[in-house]
Amino acid sequence: MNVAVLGGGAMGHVLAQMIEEKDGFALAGMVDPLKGESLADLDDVDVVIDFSNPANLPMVMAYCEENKCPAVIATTGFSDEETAKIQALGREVPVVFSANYSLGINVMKRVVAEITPILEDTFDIEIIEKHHNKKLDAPSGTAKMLLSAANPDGAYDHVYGREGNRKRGKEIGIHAVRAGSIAGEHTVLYAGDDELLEIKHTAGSKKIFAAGALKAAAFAAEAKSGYYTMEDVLFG
Ligand SMILES: NC(=O)C1=CN([C@@H]2O[C@H](COP(=O)(O)OP(=O)(O)OC[C@H]3O[C@@H](n4cnc5c(N)ncnc54)[C@H](OP(=O)(O)O)[C@@H]3O)[C@@H](O)[C@H]2O)C=CC1
Ligand SMILES: O=C(O)C1=N[C@H](C(=O)O)C[C@H](O)C1
Repeated sequence: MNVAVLGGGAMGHVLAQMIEEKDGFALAGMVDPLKGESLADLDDVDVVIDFSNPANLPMVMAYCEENKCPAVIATTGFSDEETAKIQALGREVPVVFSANYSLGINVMKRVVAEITPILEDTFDIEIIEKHHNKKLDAPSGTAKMLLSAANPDGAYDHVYGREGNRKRGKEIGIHAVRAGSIAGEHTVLYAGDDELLEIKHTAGSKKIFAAGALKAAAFAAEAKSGYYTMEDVLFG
């Protein structure tokens, strides 16, 4: 399968190397738009994987629509309007979109969705994410995804960082740390009176995201047009 990698940054390089080493995959090209490169320069692409920046969404949409090419979108930091455009692209081609392509985080989402209703009346809930000091967006896409898992019906207010004390009622705080070379750490903390439960995922390296994106690419290449998440890829 010929894969075009959009993004010439840290993830683009890890993914490109993994593609070169993995049986059944070939690198159609790595595209860095800030260097004036474009997906349109590439021929014979079976799937586009985007680890870049929301500014490149118009390029992904145009290329995938015109060439009927499946897309795996891993970039984070999209606005609600841009997210709606990604979902709409699924009407034209297969699209997988996730803020986190690791197996562990997708299992953690399920755990959080299951235990939050049990604890929410008596425990305070906070989400803490930690990433390397080069990350552009905060809070992380994964932290927002975990918030949605804990709060599927939007019953909670959420607070980014915190000034002053906790409000009464339903509120989830989200805290972002940027330091060193942390590949990604996400904790959902449930704090009751005299007891603390933490559900935590730690990425040991960026390779877990690249490996997950390749699983999603294999899925997208065989799928019908539609909008899919990594949960569809992993759990059907
Ligand atoms: N879904 C997932 O599992 C994961 C998602 N990510 C997400 O993937 C994305 C890339 O991560 P990472 O590789 O670490 O980031 P980097 O900053 O290392 O790379 C980002 C890439 O996007 C390009 N870029 C940056 N700003 C712009 C802009 N304004 N317009 C066009 N291109 C731009 C950069 O160009 P240049 O090199 O020229 O600066 C670079 O090629 C991020 O959104 C990150 O959150 C990361 C890991 C896992
Ligand atoms: O920028 C990163 O590095 C990561 N970004 C994703 C996010 O914003 O959640 C996923 C992962 O945590 C690494």
